[in-house]
Amino acid sequence: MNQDNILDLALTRLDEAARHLEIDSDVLERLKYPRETTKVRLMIRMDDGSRKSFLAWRCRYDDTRGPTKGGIRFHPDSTEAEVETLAFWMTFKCAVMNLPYGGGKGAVQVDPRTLSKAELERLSRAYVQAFARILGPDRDIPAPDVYTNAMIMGWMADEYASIVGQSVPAVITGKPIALGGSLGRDDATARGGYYLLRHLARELGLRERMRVAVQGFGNAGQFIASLLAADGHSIVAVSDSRGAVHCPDGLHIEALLRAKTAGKSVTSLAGQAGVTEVPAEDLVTLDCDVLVPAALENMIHEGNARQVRARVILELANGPITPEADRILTEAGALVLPDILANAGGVTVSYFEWVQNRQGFYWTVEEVHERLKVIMEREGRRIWDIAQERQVPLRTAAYVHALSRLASAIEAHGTQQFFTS
Ligand SMILES: NC(=O)C1=CN([C@@H]2O[C@H](COP(=O)(O)OP(=O)(O)OC[C@H]3O[C@@H](n4cnc5c(N)ncnc54)[C@H](O)[C@@H]3O)[C@@H](O)[C@H]2O)C=CC1
Ligand SMILES: O=C(O)CCC(=O)C(=O)O
Repeated sequence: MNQDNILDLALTRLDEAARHLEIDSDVLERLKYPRETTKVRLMIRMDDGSRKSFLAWRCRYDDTRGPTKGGIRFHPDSTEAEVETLAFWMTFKCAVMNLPYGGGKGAVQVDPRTLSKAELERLSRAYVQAFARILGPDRDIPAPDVYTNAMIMGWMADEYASIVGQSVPAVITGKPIALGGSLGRDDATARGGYYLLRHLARELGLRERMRVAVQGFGNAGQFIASLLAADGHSIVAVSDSRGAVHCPDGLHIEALLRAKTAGKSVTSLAGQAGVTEVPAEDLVTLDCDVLVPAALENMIHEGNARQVRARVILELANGPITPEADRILTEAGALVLPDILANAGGVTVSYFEWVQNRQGFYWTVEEVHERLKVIMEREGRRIWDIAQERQVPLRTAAYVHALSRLASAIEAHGTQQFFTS
């Protein structure tokens, strides 16, 4: 799908929310544009001695509520417009959760699966060399996103420490535990969505035994499948970039996890008892109670939204539903738990990691889970109530909730203020 107008599409959510609040036009003017986007070309030495260059970006969308925060994506299709849109969503996500952050995001246009481990490390270090002056624990704090992970965050934190001449663990979150990472950050994105689903189960009309389809079987997808399967729900279909598998009686999650650990696709389970391979694009239209998009943007669009059969959609991915598809789903009575709430567990535990790094005092995994649960339930309930009071979809309610916090912060800075750092 063409990504050129992705930010314009995302901004329609802001306009929609603004209609429900009395917002000063200055506030909207500020939130309509990213404050700064830096683009660089990273040049690294390949293992065969040649040199290769990769486009990379870091966007600091808005820092009114605190330092900008958001992951770094390594993907061959990444674009500047996508990075800015992801940073816009981070701005609203951090406000939804009342975290003391603005929104940022970064990307490198690369397929990391084509690089050796040493090349990947050189690329990760080159990213930090290029953006070190933008980053900082009080300025801009990256984390993992699609095709990046704790190992990469560890290399990046190490590179930043070399540049500034001291260890600064709070500059990056999602690090390995050995380098100051937080317990519970690995499954936090999925766990946040899981707590939300459990908390609102009655209001969403969910059954005790749900049939769930999961699109994308990486960090977010694997953990949500494991958490829900452990509660006795059936994971009836999963997909990854290479295809999808379907089993109406429920897939064997351990077998899927073993396949991924061995570097195979989920489709390697096809042919086992009751498991059939289906085209990846069919996953969102399969019969299930809950659909969990956990891959990339725009996967549910005008062309397939009418075929979606799930009544509840838990958006662990960022932006998986286009505004047009959203309208179709809402008219059909589907309930969408929107990305800026549903996947906010990741950045929330990143915030916990940053707090622990700054305190130099570390929490147990039980403490992390409990604090995450409290915040997910508190903000989820508030958004549910706004949706009921105003008779609007949950996504609009989430934007209304975030926008009122952002507007208060923008106004509190004063009318002559431009940028805080
Ligand atoms: N990792 C995190 O902390 C957070 C991630 N997210 C979002 O969750 C989504 C997934 O991210 P992660 O799980 O971290 O990434 P990941 O890199 O761990 O996994 C991505 C998965 O998507 C699959 N995929 C790629 N293209 C696909 C396609 N066309 N159809 C089906 N599957 C496809 C890949 O095979 C892989 O299984 C993204 O939208 C990301 O921005 C949101 C909040 C936090
Ligand atoms: O953990 C973080 O700081 C950001 C995670 C992220 O990129 C996201 O929520 O989309």
